[in-house]
Amino acid sequence: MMIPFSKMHGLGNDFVVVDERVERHGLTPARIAALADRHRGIGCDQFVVLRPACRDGADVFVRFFNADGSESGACGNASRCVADLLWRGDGRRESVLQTRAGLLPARVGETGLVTVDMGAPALEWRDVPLAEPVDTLHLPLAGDPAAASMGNPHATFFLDDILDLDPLVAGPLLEHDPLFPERANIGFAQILSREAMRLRVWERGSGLTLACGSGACAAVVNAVRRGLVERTCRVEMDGGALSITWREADGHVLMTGPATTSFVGTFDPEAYPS
Ligand SMILES: N[C@H](CCC[C@H](N)C(=O)O)C(=O)O
Repeated sequence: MMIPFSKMHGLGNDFVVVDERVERHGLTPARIAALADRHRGIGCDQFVVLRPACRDGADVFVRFFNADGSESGACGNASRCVADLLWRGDGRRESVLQTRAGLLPARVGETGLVTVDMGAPALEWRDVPLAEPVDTLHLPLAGDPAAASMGNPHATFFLDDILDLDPLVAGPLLEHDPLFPERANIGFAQILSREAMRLRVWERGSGLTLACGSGACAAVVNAVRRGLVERTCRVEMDGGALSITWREADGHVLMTGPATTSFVGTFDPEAYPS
């Protein structure tokens, strides 16, 4: 049986989006990893599955899976894409996404840019999570990174020059550091001004991506905590820029950026190993 999907991206961080609100399609982690493979499958950074919401006030339950089949509690760029997909389907600019990180209100603006309230970051060591009680503003690792969770674990390194570290070398080593019992997404940031930074992210389970929404949120939170930037900051990544605000009133992080549909298609799940 052929299953329809939408191929979408947020600043080049790309996704396969499958709707399971009516029926399940037997998407095991192994099958998801096979579908995410850029040579033998459709190819994507994350595989996104829509399920019926099971919390009051939510429009849809969204699950995010990395290219290795592991599940993530948050995916900022994909959250914008899901909000855009819902709007194109029912014409409502506002939606609420139920995720493992909580309920995320989203709005598709008149210009087409999408804003998602990513919720409040978790800053305690056990909530990132880390393997031991440490100050999350200064982890006991070379390079003195900071850590925060946006529903998924992030470590942010602040570099004088973003080219001082090669994410392809440092990323996989740090992703699997024993300090991160659930692994971690590794951000490499260069502060450009009080209102802007450059960022590259080695993503847990997916590798170096062109952009990372939750990574941008975590990087701004960590930079504000260190007094490096203002609460509204532009985050420039290889694939483009996001506007991030860590709102003082309620501690929530707002992320605004584009969402793009590249194409739609179908696949036969039985053609992939389960
Ligand atoms: N690309 C996503 C992040 C995926 C995070 C995932 N790699 C994890 O295991 O936490 C974003 O835009 O936020």
